[in-house]
Amino acid sequence: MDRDQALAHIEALAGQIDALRSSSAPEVRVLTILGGINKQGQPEDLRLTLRPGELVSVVGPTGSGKSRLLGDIECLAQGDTPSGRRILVNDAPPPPGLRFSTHQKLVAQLSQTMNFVMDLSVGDFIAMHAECRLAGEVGPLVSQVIAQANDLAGEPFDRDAALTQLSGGQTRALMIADTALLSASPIVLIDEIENAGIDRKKSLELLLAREKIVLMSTHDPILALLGDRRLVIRGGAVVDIIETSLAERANLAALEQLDQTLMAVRHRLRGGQRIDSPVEEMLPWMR
Ligand SMILES: Nc1ncnc2c1ncn2[C@@H]1O[C@H](COP(=O)(O)OP(=O)(O)OP(=O)(O)O)[C@@H](O)[C@H]1O
Repeated sequence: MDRDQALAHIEALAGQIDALRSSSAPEVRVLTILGGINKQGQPEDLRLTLRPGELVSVVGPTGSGKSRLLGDIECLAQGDTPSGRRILVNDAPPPPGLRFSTHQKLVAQLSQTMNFVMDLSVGDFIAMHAECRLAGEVGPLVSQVIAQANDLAGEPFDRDAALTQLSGGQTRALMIADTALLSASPIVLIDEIENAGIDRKKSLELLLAREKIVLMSTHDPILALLGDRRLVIRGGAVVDIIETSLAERANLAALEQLDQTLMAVRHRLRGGQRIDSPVEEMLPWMR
C-alpha cells in the first residue's frame, strides 16, 4: 500500500468512525433550500421546503449540477459553495456547531461508489453502530438490520461475512438497512443507486417509513416517478419542480411492468439460458 492509498484508507476509516458516532441528531421539521446562482452566475429562483417522509428526485443531464445540489444539502451550505445556495433547518440557518459536528450528523449519504473498508464482520460492525445508539441489548436490532439488508439484496449474506467481501449490491443493501434502522440522521441523500442489484423500491419505502427526508439523484424513470416531486436541474440551477401527476403514476405502473420484463430476461441471461424465444413467453406477467 503506497502513501496515497494509506491516506485514503485512513480518511475512509475516519468517515466510518464519524458515522458510528452520529448517535443523535436534532429533529428536522422542515428543510428549506434557498436558490443561489447558476453556472452563468444568474440568480436561481428557488425556495423549496421539504418535510419528513417526503421523497424528492433530482433529474437533469450529465454535468447539470445534481451532485452539487446534494453536496449543498450535505454540508448545509450557507452561500459558501460554487452555487451560492443556502440551506435552512426549521426555518433558520443551522448553528455552526451543527454544521461541522461529527456527533450530530443531520445528513446521511448513500452512493453507488461507497464501500466498506473496515476489517470487521457484518455482525460486529452493525453491533458497534447499534451500541452507539442504544443502551442495553443490541442483539435483536443487529439481527433485524441484517435480515432487512438480506430482504433488499439479491444474494443473501450472514452476520459472519466480512464487510470487505460483500458485493456492491450487498454493500448498498446493508448501508440502506443500517441508515433506515440505526442512523439518527433525518435527511438521506442518494446519488444514483440504479444498478446496485437491490430492490430499489423497497429500499426507498424502508427509508420513508422511518420519516426521513429523502433526496435522490437519478436518471432512472421508475425511481424518478416514485418521488412526490422532482427537481429539474439545468446549467447548475433548479429550473422546474414537477409534482408527480396521476397520469405519471399510471405510467409508472406500465414502466414497472417493462422493468419486470427486462429483469426476467436478465435472470435468464445470468442463468446461462438462451434469449431466443418470443419475449412475451419469457414474461411472468403475460403467461
Ligand atoms: N450553480 C453552480 N455554480 C457553479 N458550478 C456549479 C453549479 N452547479 C454545478 N456546478 C459544477 O458543475 C460541475 C458538474 O456538476 P455535478 O457533478 O453536480 O453534475 P451532475 O448533474 O451530478 O453530473 P452527473 O450526472 O454526470 O453525475 C461540478 O464541477 C459542479 O461543482
